Amino acid sequence: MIQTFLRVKKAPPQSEDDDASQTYGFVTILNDDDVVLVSPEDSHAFRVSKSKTSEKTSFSKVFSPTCSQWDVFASICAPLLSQSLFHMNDALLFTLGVSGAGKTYTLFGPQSHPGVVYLALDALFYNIRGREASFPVVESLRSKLDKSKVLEGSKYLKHDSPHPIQLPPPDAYASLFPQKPDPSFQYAIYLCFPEIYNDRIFDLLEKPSFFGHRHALSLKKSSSSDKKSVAGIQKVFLANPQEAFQLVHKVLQLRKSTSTKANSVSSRSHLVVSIELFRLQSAKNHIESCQLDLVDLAGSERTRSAETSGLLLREGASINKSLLTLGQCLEALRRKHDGRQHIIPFRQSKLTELLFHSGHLSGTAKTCMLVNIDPLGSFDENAQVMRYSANAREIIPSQSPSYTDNFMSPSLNHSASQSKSISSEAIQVQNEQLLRENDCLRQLLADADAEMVNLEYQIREQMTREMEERVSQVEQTFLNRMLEETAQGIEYTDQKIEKMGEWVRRLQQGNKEKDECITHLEGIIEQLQEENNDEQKPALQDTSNLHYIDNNRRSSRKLHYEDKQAIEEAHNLHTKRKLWPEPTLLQSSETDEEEGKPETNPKKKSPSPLKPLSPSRRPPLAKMYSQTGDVDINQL
Ligand SMILES: Nc1ncnc2c1ncn2[C@@H]1O[C@H](COP(=O)(O)OP(=O)(O)OP(=O)(O)O)[C@@H](O)[C@H]1O
Repeated sequence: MIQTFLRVKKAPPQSEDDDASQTYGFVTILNDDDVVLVSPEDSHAFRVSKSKTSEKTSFSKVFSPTCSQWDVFASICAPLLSQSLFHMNDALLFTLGVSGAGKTYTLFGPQSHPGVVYLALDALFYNIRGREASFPVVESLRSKLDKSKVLEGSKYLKHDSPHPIQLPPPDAYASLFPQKPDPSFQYAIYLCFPEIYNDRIFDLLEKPSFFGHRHALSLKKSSSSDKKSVAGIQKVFLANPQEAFQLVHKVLQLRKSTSTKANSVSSRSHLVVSIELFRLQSAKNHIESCQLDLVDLAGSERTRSAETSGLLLREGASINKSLLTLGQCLEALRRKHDGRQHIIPFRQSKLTELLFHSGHLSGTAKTCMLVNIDPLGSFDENAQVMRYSANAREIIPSQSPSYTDNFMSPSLNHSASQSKSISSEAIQVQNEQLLRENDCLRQLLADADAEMVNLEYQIREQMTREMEERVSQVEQTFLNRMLEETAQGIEYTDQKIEKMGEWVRRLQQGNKEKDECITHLEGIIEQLQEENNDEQKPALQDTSNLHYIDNNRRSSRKLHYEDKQAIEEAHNLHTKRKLWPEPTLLQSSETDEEEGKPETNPKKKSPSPLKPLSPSRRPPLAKMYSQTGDVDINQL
């Protein structure tokens, strides 16, 4: 029978669990073997049944949150070690639970509370002390059995610093292992670390490539037995416990882990710490081995609670799939124990393939399963793991070491029986058996379908969430761009308005100056008229002169109303001014010439030349025109 144990995770110090009542979150520990899980109101189970449900589950032993790492080691691992040391039996211990329930903690733990792996290695070295075989001796015999590449611990770890841990005193082991191993043998311990990541097997001791890649390895039949082992995996020979601790610590750094909402250091792969114990008599050329596998399974996780996406989601799906296959294999083994022939779907995942091919679960290996639950975590997820473990509890491993027998299909059984004389009774029995088998297969299929639907729902939900996130990101990007462009547009328009304002100001300034210029010109004209009236009356009688003055007045007024025309007029004025030279300003003969009307009346007395304007009047006008740049009045 597979022994199943339960460890209830220790609550954080601030929680108010009452130790006396033995109730921790939704878990109540009834005694050393039984626990009851009561569904809280926020659980799915409560919503479905509309009331509190309680499920009682039995285990070989229940470890309460107050139990120490040593308690777990002493109850579960020490008996497995004894089996290996004294009977050279294979053994398997695997931890199971939701993410964050304490599986890695139980197997490895912190330096102050080393876990089962460290304690097991320490205990093994304690037991073989004084009887360790040297590396060359053990290699000379071992290499005949197994061709895998072997590294010597002291050389492999020479650049790594020691990993000190708080170990129990040696006499603690003395009480656990009163019996001593056979003194006529020498012993050697090797370690290897297969890691199952995304349904592929990798060697954690292999140096990754520049891009961090390792080669995926396959399972091959070993030459010494009918078991299969990981082909090409490297093994390390360990001379003392310190080397072993250092190596385990180093490997844990290489293992794939990441932070999820469920656990800050969540394992993304299943890690097998495979301890190979050799027992040899070099004089007799005799060597034998057994394997103790301590497996830290990655935790099952629901996408929603772990809040994973992308690669993490894929990893989570792969972890869940392999755990589901393990569950189906355990279920099939249990039904087989009921007397019903069953196909065990162990080839559907690398994890189960490795466990079944290496002889665990299927052969005589002693197997223990440790279920970790978190009483403050999700009730539904933890309850699911508990139900799963109930299947394993009823499994009694086959006494036949040949695991292939266990997976013989019904049709093969059928053909085998055909060789015997077939009585109608035998056919009927077989028919019943096949019908039962059919029922089981249907059940398996229905389970797998349900799980597929569940997985599909989770993946769709995740994809929708990711899509929504992307759409909102794109929307945000567009919005930002629009705001940026609007701001740029506003700035550009502001600059334009400012420039136009400047032009308007300059135009107004120009108009003002032109007004003043016109006023000034009118003043000059009036003055000239007065002077003409007073001093040169004959000249004033000349109509051409008056025309000229009128023309000038009109053009000056136009300047007053239209900017553009005013500028043109100013230019006209400028042109006309050329015909109006300064020294003889308002000389009638020249004015006539300008108007294209040369003097025709010789009798007409030519007016005396007018005096030029006094210079004191001219500078402001010149200045004004020179400022606007339209007309150079200096020449007026
Ligand atoms: N018995 C315990 N006592 C104290 N702390 C614990 C105990 N069990 C678990 N923890 C703490 O809970 C956290 C999660 O534990 P752990 O990493 O072992 O979970 P896990 O089951 O291995 O999760 P995952 O499957 O995601 O790797 C860790 O910080 C660990 O120290």
